[in-house]
Amino acid sequence: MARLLEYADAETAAAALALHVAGRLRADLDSQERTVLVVSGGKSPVPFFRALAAQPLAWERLIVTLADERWVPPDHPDSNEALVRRHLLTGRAAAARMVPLWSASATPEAAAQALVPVLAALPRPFGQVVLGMGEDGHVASLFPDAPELQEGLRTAEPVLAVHPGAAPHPRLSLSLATLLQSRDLALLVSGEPKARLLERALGDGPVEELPVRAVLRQAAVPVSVFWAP
Ligand SMILES: O=C1O[C@H](COP(=O)(O)O)[C@@H](O)[C@H](O)[C@H]1O
Repeated sequence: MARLLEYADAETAAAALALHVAGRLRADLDSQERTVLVVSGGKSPVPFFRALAAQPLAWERLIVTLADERWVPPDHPDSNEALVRRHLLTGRAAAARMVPLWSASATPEAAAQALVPVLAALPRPFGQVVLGMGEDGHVASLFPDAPELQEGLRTAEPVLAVHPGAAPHPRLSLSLATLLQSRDLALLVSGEPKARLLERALGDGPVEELPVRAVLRQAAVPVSVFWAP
């Protein structure tokens, strides 16, 4: 059962999430050498990234990777990796080690194959996974209209190539099984257009309609929704 935390506005939700995530990662780093933060891209996480970058943390012991990536190189404006580098890995946070999903492979399928040993080498459980929710209910790059949706929801493989009909680029997405290999999950959602969608996502209905439900309904990992209208 997801915990719903409501804030007055997106900045306040981002600041609260940054405190939550920093506390979670600090707890890991008190008892282990390294921990992993998995973040999403898109537009919503920018204020969160800036707030988290300002948090005192042993950044040099942190590994940052992505829940999903668009099949574009890091100099492309749609790159999630570029977003993270620009807004999160700044100042002291630049000491964190970034593990990108994009590589100069010929296809997203080849990149997914190449990522298997890279992701397997990351310490588990991850310290924190931070997700967003697209306006069609996608989470990471598990899109409702993607032919690979069932695979993404069911596979034990860590990552898959996704070809969503509605999105401008093919994607790489961590599988649901991998997103759930975390001590904690947070979903950051803001803005009026997503209010009704979040209400629907928290209600009944098939996961295939709104894949974010797969995260909200699971009971294996605590999940908090940081929500602002
Ligand atoms: O394309 C993506 O969209 C979702 C949601 O993004 P937002 O711009 O609506 O916040 C994001 O979580 C995902 O990482 C990204 O690749």
